[in-house]
Amino acid sequence: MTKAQARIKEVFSFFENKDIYLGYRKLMDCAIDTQNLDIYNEVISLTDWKETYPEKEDELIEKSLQILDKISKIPIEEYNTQTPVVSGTNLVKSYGHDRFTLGPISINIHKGDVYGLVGENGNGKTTLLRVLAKELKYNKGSLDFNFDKIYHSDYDLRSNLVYIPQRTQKWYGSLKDNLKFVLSNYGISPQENETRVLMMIARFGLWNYKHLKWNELSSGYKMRFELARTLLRQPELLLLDEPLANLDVLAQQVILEDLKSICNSINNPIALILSSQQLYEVEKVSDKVIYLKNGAYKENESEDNDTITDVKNYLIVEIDCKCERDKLKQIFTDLHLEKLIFNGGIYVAYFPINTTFPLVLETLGKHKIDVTYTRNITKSTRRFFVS
Ligand SMILES: Nc1ncnc2c1ncn2[C@@H]1O[C@H](COP(=O)(O)OP(=O)(O)OP(=O)(O)O)[C@@H](O)[C@H]1O
Repeated sequence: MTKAQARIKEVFSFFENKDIYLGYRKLMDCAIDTQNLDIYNEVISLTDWKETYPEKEDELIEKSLQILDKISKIPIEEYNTQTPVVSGTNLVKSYGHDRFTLGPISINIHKGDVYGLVGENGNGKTTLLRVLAKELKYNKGSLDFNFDKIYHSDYDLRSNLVYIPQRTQKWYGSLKDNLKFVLSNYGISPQENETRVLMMIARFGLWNYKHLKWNELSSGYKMRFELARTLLRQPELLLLDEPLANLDVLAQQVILEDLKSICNSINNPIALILSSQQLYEVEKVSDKVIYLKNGAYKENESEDNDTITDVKNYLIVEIDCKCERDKLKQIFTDLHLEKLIFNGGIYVAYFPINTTFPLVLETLGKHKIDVTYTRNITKSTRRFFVS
C-alpha cells in the first residue's frame, strides 16, 4: 500500500467510526495533496454546506466519501525526504562575554518530521529558532540549507523558510483579503487565488471567521490565521515559537494534530520545529524532542538513547494522589522503590529499571490508592524537568 492509499484508508476509517470532524480535516489534507483545483472547489462547496447544515451528519459523511473516492483516483507522487533540509554543525550562539551561550548544537532536520523544542524558560529555545531562521547570526559552526526552491538572497529565503514568533503583528482588513494578498504576490490568477485561499480557510476551521478583522479574532484564531497565511506560501521549513501559548487544551491538540498532518503531506512535506512548554502534547506529535538546558541540548530521539546518566537506570513514575509519603513508601517496598520525591503537587517515584509500569499500577490498585493522575515518564523529556 502506498502512503497516499494509507492516508485515504485512514480517512475512510474515521468516517466509518463517526469521527466526523477529524475525518473531515484529514480529508482536506488528502485534497490538498492532489493540488487539483476542481477537488479544492468541491471541498469548498461541501464546507459551506456543512456550516449551513451542521446537523446533517450522515449526509456529510456520504458527500465526503464521494470526494474521497475521487481523490483516490488521482495519482500522487511521493516526495523523498531522505536528505535533510537543514543541517547545523556545532552551532554556537553567544550573547556576549559571560552571557548566555547556546550550543554547540549539531542537528539534521528532515521534511515531514515534527521536532518539539522544549525546556524551561530562558534555556535558549527562541535563540535556537532564530539562529535556524537566519534572524540571528551564530558565532561558530555551520548552517546549510538544502531547499528545492532555489534562493538567491535572504529575502528569497523567506518563502522557503518561515519563522512565526511568539507575538505576531496586527493586520488590517478582513482575514480573507489578507490571505488573498499573500498569493497576489505570487502572480496567481484571481480565480485560483480565491480557490486556494478558501481551501486554506476551510482547512484551518476559519470558514465562519473569514470576514472578520484582526481585533475581532481570539488569539487562538489569530494563530490559525498565521498558520494559514504561512502555509499558502508552501514553505519547506516552518519554525514556530510557542504556537500553543494562547490556546485552550483541546485547541492545542487539534492544532498540533493538524500541523503534523499538514507537514506529513505526501508530495509536499514540510519540516516543522516548534517550541512549547506543553510537554506532553508536543511529545505526542513529535518525531523528535529536543530538550534544551542552559543552552546545551539533548535529543530525546531513540528509546535506547538515554543520555542522562543520573536517571538512566530507573523506571520513573509520576503519581498524583492524596496519600501520605510514608504510606506510598511502604506499599512500594516490594518493588524496591529507590527514591520518592514530592515536588509540591506530585510524587515522582524511582524504581529499578526491571520494575514495570503495570506492576506499579497493580500495586496502587491493590492498596486502593485514590490516584488522580499517573504517568510513566521514563522515556519522556519530563524526567529532565523533575530530576
Ligand atoms: N538579545 C539578547 N541579548 C542578551 N541576552 C539575551 C538576548 N536574547 C535572549 N537572551 C538571553 O538568552 C537566554 C535564552 O533566551 P531565549 O529567549 O532563547 O530562551 P527561551 O528558552 O526561548 O525562553 P522562554 O521559554 O522564556 O521564551 C536568556 O537567558 C535570555 O536572557
